[in-house]
Amino acid sequence: MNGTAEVTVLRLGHRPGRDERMTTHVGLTARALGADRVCFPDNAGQSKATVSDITNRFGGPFDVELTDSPQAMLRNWAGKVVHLTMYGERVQDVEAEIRAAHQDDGEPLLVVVGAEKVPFDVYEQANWNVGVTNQPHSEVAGLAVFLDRLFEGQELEREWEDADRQVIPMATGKRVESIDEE
Ligand SMILES: C[S@@+](CC[C@H](N)C(=O)[O-])C[C@H]1O[C@@H](n2cnc3c(N)ncnc32)[C@H](O)[C@@H]1O
Repeated sequence: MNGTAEVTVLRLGHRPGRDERMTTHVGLTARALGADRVCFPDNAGQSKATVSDITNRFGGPFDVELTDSPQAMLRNWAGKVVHLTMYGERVQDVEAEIRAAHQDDGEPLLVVVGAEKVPFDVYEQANWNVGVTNQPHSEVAGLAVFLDRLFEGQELEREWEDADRQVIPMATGKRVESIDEE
């Protein structure tokens, strides 16, 4: 998000067909809630296309990338790594420490979410294994709560650049306006 070190979300694992919507929603949630970039496995090209299309229409900046080696990206990350897992430390216990590393020390953050079973070396490589509750639920829900805690709600105030449309908030009904380029 503007003014802080970069936050990248890494989606580990993608089963074509079965994970299509979940992987796309990881990307859309990362974008909407303040991350700068999402990285999908290279078999998730359809999800990349969908998230890029939303960014083109509703604004950014937000990058979508594919990687042929998520594990290498994790190993070589020049910053801190948060792995979201139901087995991790409670988000409310570690969020301040993570925020300090990210905002005060300017460490780029890699936030890792899984799909199927996550290899154990990911737990070892992470600086923090973080549980959003220690109950099983979803990578999309875990990511949303984690980003909102990380940014302390500031991401909700974000302004979007280069959008060609915007939603006008209203109590009832749906209104989307085109944005004219100057
Ligand atoms: C449906 S879960 C499958 C996890 C798999 N059963 C395992 O043992 O690693 C997919 C992903 O959702 C995320 N997730 C699920 N529950 C979570 C929780 N309570 N806190 C944080 N992340 C969670 C994790 O990133 C996980 O890898």
